[in-house]
Parts: sequence; C-alpha cells; structure tokens
Amino acid sequence: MTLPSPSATEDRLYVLRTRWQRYVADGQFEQFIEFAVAVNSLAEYFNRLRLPGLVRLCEGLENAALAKLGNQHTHPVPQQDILSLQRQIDTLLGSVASSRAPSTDRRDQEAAASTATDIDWIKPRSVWMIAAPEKREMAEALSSQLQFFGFKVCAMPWGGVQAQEDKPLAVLFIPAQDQARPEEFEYIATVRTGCPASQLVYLGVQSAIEPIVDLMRAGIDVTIPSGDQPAMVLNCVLDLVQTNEQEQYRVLVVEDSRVAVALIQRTLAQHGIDTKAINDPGKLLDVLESYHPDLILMDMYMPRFNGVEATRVLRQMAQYSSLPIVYLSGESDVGMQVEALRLGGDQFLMKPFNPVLLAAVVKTRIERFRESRRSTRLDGLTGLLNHTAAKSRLKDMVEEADGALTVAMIDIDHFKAINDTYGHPVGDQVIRGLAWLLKGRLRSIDLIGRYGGEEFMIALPAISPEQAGSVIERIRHDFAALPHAHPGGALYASFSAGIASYPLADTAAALTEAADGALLQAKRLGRNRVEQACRPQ
Ligand SMILES: Nc1nc2c(ncn2[C@@H]2O[C@H](COP(=O)(O)OP(=O)(O)OP(=O)(O)O)[C@@H](O)[C@H]2O)c(=O)[nH]1
Repeated sequence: MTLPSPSATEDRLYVLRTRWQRYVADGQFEQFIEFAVAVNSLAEYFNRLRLPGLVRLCEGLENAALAKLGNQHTHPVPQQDILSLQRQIDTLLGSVASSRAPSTDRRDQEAAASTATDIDWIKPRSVWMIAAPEKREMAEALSSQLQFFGFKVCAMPWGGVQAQEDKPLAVLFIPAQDQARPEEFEYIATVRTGCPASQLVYLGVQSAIEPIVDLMRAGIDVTIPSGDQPAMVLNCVLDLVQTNEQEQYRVLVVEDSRVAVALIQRTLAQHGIDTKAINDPGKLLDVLESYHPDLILMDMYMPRFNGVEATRVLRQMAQYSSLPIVYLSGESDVGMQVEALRLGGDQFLMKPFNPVLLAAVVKTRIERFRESRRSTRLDGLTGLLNHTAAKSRLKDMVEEADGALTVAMIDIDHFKAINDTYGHPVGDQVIRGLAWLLKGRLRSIDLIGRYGGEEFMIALPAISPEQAGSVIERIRHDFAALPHAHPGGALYASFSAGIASYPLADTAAALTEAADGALLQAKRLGRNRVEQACRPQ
C-alpha cells in the first residue's frame, strides 16, 4: 500500500521541528544555521500562500534565531534562550494548527492531516465583513461584488465576532469614521489572535503614519485610505486567491574551486534555488543564453580572465545590463572591492561565506530583479500584459498556432460617462473588474492584455472560432451583470467585442485589425454585443 504523500506544509513543519530537536540535543552551530534556514523557508512558504499572521510569527522566530546566531564559539546558546525560542516555536505551531480547515470528525482530521494540500489554506473563500451600521450600504455593495467573484461573505456586527469554525481568507473592518478609537485596537487584536492566517484589512484610514502604525501593531495587514475603498478592497481580496505562480529561482555560479561550488550549491538548494556551475568564464555567454539565470555568483579570481572583466563585458550587452551579479571572493582589500562594484557588480560577499547571509542576499536580489522585470511587461492597474507585451505575445502565438487561433478586441461601453458620473477611481475599478473576470474565466494558455485605457486584447488558441465566440459571449453576459461597488451603492457596465479568427487573417497585425473592425461594428450596432469579423468581399 502506498502512503498518501504528506502535504508541503507538513513537510516544512517536520523539517523545522526535527532541526530544532537536533540542535537542542547536540548544540552545534551548523545545526542552528539549519534550523534558521528552515524557519526562513517556512516564512517564505506562508508568504507565497499569503497567510500574513503566520508569516509574522515565522519572521519573529527568524529574527530571534538570527539574534542568537553568533559563531561556533557561542553554541550551544544558554538554556534560557532555548526556552524562549521553544515558546516561539510552540506559538507558531499552535497557530498553524488552529488555522487549518476544520473537520468535525476525528477520522476526517487524521485523513486530512495526511492528505492535506496547500488548498487547505485557501478554501473556502470566505470573507468576514465587520461593518459599522453607518457603513451598511457600502458593505452591502462590496458584498455583492465579492459574491459575484465567488466569495462567501459573512456579515458581522462591529465589535463582535460570532463563533465560526471556518476561518476566513480575509477580514474587512469598515469603521464608522476614519479615526480608530483605542478600544478598537483591542478588538482588532482579538480577531488577529483568532484568525492568524487571515488577511486583516481596515478601510478608511487617514493618510498619516501614526494611525497606520497603530493599526498594524494591533494586527492589521492592509490599511485602505478613505476615498478609494471599494476598488482597493476588491483588488486586495482578489489578489489573495490569485495563484502566485513562482518559477524556481536560478543562479549561475562562476567559480573554479570545486569545494566552493559544492558549498554554494548545497546552501542554495536548501532554499529551493536551482543552480548551475561553470569553472571557466569563457563559457559564460553560451550558458547565459541557455540557462537564463536570475543572478550570477561570480568568483573574483579565475584562470584566463577575472570576474570583474567578465562582468564588464556583460554590462555592455543590453540583455544582461541589469542582471544581478554578486562577487564571491577572499579579497579583503576594501579599495579593490569598491573598484569591483564600480565596474558593474552589485554586491560583494567575503569567502568563507555565511550561508544564511548568502541565501538572504541571493533571494533579495532575485526578488527585486524579477519585480523590475515584471513591471516592464505588466500593466500596473490590472496586472495584465501591457500593450507592448500583449502585441509581442500575440506575434509568438501566431507563429506557434496550430491552425486554431481567435483574437478578440474588447472595449468597455460609454466609459467616459462612467468616469464623468462616478469619478476616475470608480472607472479604474470597472477596468479592474473586467480584468479579474477575464483572468477568472480564461485559460492560462490564453493571452489577456490591457491594450489601451478601457480596451483589452484577448487571444484564444486551440479552440474553434465558434467555441471562442461563445466564451467571449458568456463573459460579455456576465460582465453586464457584475455589480461594481462605489460609495453610493453599485453600478453596472457593459462591453462590446470584435473577434477575428485564423485563417480569415493570418498575421498578428491582420488579426488585430480585423477584430478591431468587428469591434467598431459592435459599437455601431448598439454596444454590449460581440461581432465576428467577416471575410473581405
Ligand atoms: N478611469 C480611467 N479612465 C480611463 C483610463 N484610460 C482611459 N480612460 C478614459 O476612458 C474614456 C474612453 O472614452 P471614449 O474613447 O470616448 O469612449 P467611451 O466613452 O467608452 O464610448 P464608446 O467606446 O463609444 O462606448 C476616456 O474618457 C479616457 O479618459 C484609465 O486607466 N482609467
């Protein structure tokens, strides 16, 4: 009989517990480092799952561990430090246990513990809405919009929480006024303790640092200023359930010492980072092209030419001009280090390296690099591909298409009137609402781009024009029924779409032009409709 595979969460908790037990038993410095790495990896895991309360507890534990890191001679740490770390571990494990999806039957619980997957953490998609009576109208508008996107909303009176087995994905506090009163902090802290894995959102805060810090200390994760509330709330909650697909980080190690390579690869593998090593910088360009690393760890001194010279070459090439390069070297001369940074490196790490520091530097640099790369391709308001990226993706799709490809151009109707009547922020929210609907309804292989202000481009491969037409028609129908919350209630919008399929047009430009023509026709025929492009007569 094969045992069910344990969940990713259980794996990480097991690693953390056993590394800590090993350290408590033997008290070795290396074991303490392994324990600190396990805490960091658990924090990252909870962060990916967007479980802010648990991230906070992990970070608290990680900070406490790093404060005691010291060196070989400071271990084992005194008994009182062991006890204090043990208390933090127990609190963390207790909070993790109380945040799991509940089950009424003990056998169910045992089965769930052995077969649980990450899905435990994000289902059901329930949201608690704790609104002051004065904000009932706004809370109702928000509720109906959240329900449209598939959330279960549970309304609760301000100041009281009904006992609920099912812990929510998010808790929204909608207070009567912008200024939180002291007794409210206590109330928020109680909700925080009861729901450690939930995102706590507070609507209607003044834009000043002090009140926001007070709310965060009480346990709030996100504060939303007055004015832009419905849009930001929806965005914040929808973001929580968006699958945050994260490709594995890739690091290229350019290093001629086999011992150093083995140590680096072992350290980074513990953090789930993929590595490739070369010992000759002469092979750099070929490997960069095939491996696409997110960062290079570069030895300073190697045969033939050194790391600084290799970096200078890369910095002259547009595609590698911003790729993070971290030097690893035994060079302790500060003047040399400064010169190496001036010539194109991003950071300098001394050998022998501290594994915790190496992993932290690598991960932070890669996060920033990926973030900046994302921001050049994605539209800031919706997170969809921007105009340039969408056009370029469509070109690739036409080349890859196996006969079936449909392009749709979508434009929100009378959008100027929405802006003029309800204001620009509400207009933005309508745009985001459509973006979310498209993301929720289309497949990962489909292209969804924000082509212009209120115009979207979609491309659907591998289905017939008729199937593509009915998908777009269904989305049109549902968008027209989607309530967009605003401070005075809810409004409704619609869109028109034009679609064109291969082989009617057979290049990206021709497909776009034909779909645009059909969109114009849909507008002429009265809007809120989908039109197919016709063959030229
Ligand atoms: N809120 C908001 N408005 C935008 C954005 N980008 C463009 N707009 C506005 O969108 C409006 C588009 O209006 P028009 O092109 O006249 O078209 P329309 O009112 O949608 O009318 P039809 O397309 O004919 O149904 C303009 O008023 C732009 O200022 C944005 O990012 N946010």
